[in-house]
Amino acid sequence: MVQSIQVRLGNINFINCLPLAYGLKYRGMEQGVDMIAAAPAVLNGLIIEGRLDISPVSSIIYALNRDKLFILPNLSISASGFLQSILLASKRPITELNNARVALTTKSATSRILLKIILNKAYQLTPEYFPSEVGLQTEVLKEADAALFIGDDALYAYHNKIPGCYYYDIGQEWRKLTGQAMVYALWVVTREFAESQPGLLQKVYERLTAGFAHGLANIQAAAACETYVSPFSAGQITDYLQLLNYTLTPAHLQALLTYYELAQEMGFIDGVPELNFASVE
Ligand SMILES: C=C(O[C@@H]1C=C(C(=O)O)C=C[C@H]1O)C(=O)O
Repeated sequence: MVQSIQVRLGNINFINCLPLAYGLKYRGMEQGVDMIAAAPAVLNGLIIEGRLDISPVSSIIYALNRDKLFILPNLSISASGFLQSILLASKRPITELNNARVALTTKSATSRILLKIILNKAYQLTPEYFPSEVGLQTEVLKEADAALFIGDDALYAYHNKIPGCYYYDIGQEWRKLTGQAMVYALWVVTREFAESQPGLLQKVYERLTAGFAHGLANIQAAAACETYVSPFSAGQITDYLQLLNYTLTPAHLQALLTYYELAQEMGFIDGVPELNFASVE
């Protein structure tokens, strides 16, 4: 008997992936896959260790592991500027952050580098950075002058601003610096899986694109379900999701290369990688 292969699929457990999660669940497309929902940094580690086959990852992870991965076409988590969920909360104005202690969320890989690029290139600042697992701004800011949050932690900080603190939308800052969108996450497949299971990869890709299409066409219903398990109202969720873009157009690819170029200039990656795609449609 031929044993069926379970695909090990990652998913980000933030509201930014609600359209996909809702679409997959509602349409029963989770069946036959081992789905692991976790923070981006966890998924980054799992796919690089070979413990996931297909997953969304922080976009910088592709550049750091270009020999192991292929990009899935036409999928990303991007925003053209302001997006609420990549947020610097600061006790001082941003221009006064030299010699400051800046906490960086350990859930992220892309935005940690993005913030360093922006503080360096736009503000000529090189503060002291330290990693922090704490997602609550009231806690992190006890030991930091400023703190970077992503995902739901950032969204929570955005909707619960501390009086007297300063808030900077890092997507908007990137837009000011480069005039471009920002690609935060890509969907990738390990080369090993793509080469050994092309048929299965095609099937999972179809589920992902169909899942997204269904979730995005039913945003209101998805947001209404989410309110049972999140501190946000349906309106806050739908407003937020409208700021995100899940495609990967030529303009997004150009923006991704701009990010990689600046990351290389600052020594975070060895070189700007060639963008190699999996052959799926
Ligand atoms: C827009 C977002 O995009 C994300 C940011 C990531 C990062 O900084 O590494 C990774 C995946 C995405 O979840 C967000 O989390 O708010």
